[in-house]
Amino acid sequence: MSSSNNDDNNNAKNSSAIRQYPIQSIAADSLIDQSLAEALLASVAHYRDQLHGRRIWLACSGGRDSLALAALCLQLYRRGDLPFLPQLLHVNHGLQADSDHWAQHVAQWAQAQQMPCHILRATVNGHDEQAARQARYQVMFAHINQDDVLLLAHHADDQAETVLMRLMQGAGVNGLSGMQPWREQSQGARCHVLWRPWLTVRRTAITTYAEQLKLPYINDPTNDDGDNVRSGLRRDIMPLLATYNANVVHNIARSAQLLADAHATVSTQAAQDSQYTAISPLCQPPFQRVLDIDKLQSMPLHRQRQLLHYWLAQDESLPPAKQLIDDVLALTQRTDANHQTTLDWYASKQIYTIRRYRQHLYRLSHSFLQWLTLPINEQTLTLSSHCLFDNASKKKTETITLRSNDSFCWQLQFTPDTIKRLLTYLLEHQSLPPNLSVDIINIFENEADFLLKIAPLGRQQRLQTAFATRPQAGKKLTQTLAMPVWLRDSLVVISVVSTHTNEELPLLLVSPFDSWMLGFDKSAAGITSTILDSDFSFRTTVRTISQCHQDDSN
Ligand SMILES: Nc1ncnc2c1ncn2[C@@H]1O[C@H](COP(=O)(O)OP(=O)(O)OP(=O)(O)O)[C@@H](O)[C@H]1O
Repeated sequence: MSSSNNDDNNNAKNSSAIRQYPIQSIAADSLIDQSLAEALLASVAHYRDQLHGRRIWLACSGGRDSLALAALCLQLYRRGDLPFLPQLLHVNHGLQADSDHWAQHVAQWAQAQQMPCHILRATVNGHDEQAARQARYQVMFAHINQDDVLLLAHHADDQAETVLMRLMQGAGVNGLSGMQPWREQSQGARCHVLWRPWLTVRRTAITTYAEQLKLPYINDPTNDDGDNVRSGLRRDIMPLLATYNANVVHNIARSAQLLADAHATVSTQAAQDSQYTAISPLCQPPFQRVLDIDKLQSMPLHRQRQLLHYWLAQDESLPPAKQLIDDVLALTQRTDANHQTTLDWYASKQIYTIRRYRQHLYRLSHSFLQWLTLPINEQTLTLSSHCLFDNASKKKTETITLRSNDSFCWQLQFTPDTIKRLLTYLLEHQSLPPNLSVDIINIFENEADFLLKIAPLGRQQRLQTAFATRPQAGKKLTQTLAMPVWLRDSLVVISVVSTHTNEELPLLLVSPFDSWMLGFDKSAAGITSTILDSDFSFRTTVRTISQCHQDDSN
């Protein structure tokens, strides 16, 4: 058979997929289905506050369910029972021979009802249902505004199929809660709402209503004849289950509702546990999340699993597989000192590596780990002693960029006053070599400019921290500071350099997330990063480039 014959056959099949009723305006006195209207109006009442002031769109495939929902909205709006008339959005996936024809059909039907309607074109990567859905939401979200609401015509039969599909895939309490009637969804910085007011109504009720109104709906042949799991469940399994229990659809939908409640409870607990176990919970960037293993292990095992599930899935749209959670749990339970194991998770938005260092568990994004391998910009600043004393100049913030690419940027921020106060602290608390003391005194007596050198920690460079009795170098030093392996090439030393002798006085050791004051004897080298931050206004931060742009524009 030639390909043109094939196309003809497809066209014939797809054209006949439109229910053979003429497109006509729905009469003002046409019947309204009470059960469908009640479900919609009950949902409107339930979400009244959230709906207030928002623009409402209706995702209309032209299929029986979404066309029926559009028709009901129109009838109720005209009768004054519905406070809004949604605008229709139809997405043309261009996947079937008749896709253009269907788009035109929806537009014509909307025009006959004088309902606003927008036809959007989607580019689908792949041929499965999931790819089409993803492309559809993408174009619809791009079209609507922040906080707008998108009405969907999913019903109880769709819900039952969804729950059964997820059960077959081994989903947990979240997946088995099915689709939610009201779901805030974010894409990038934008947030939209998916609203499904018909999750409690049966497909048969919609069919009866659509026939009563003589709605010319499109019957997409792939819905029932497709070889995907959903079509099989709809065609073969659900009718069989109904022979055992006529209420099976409602019952599964009710189970989903009960599980949604259970999921809300579990998530609240996991969010609290996540706060409790987080290391510095207020400043955990999504590219490096850190959890305290000792605190994790103080909880019962089922809460540890729920917490890991929650902790891993933060910032992501899809949850991790159970196997990963088991593997991560096993990693936290290891008692040997080998911390080389890495677990990779290919999540929906990012790839992550999960690692352990001592009693901390890390979830690190690959892009961040790659960024950590980039070289550090070594820099030298000349500070005039004048700027240490002049009231205006000593408060002027210096911003030093140590490493940056198109994803992340590491910056130091301090003022000349920070340096002055650190030097004063050194003079007062340390037994400095005499020549360096003289240099600092010279600076203070306004006689000398000086250099501030910001350079990567040298392999052999020995430094005295508060955590050791003598100066240390290399691995010893990083171990003393409890510095995970992947951060060890991201250490810089800030030193004051004498312009007379070129001698260096190391003031601070800085990592992307921490900083330590250095010294010559143990007693004085104990200033922690929090004190440096609050008392000395010294900050080391890694931000995403989009955060930097946002902060710059504020
Ligand atoms: N091409 C599309 N354009 C706009 N919205 C769509 C489109 N396809 C699906 N939707 C929306 O998503 C919901 C669920 O999608 P699903 O694939 O189950 O719909 P369908 O069976 O093709 O159509 P319907 O639910 O209208 O009978 C629809 O009820 C509709 O609100």
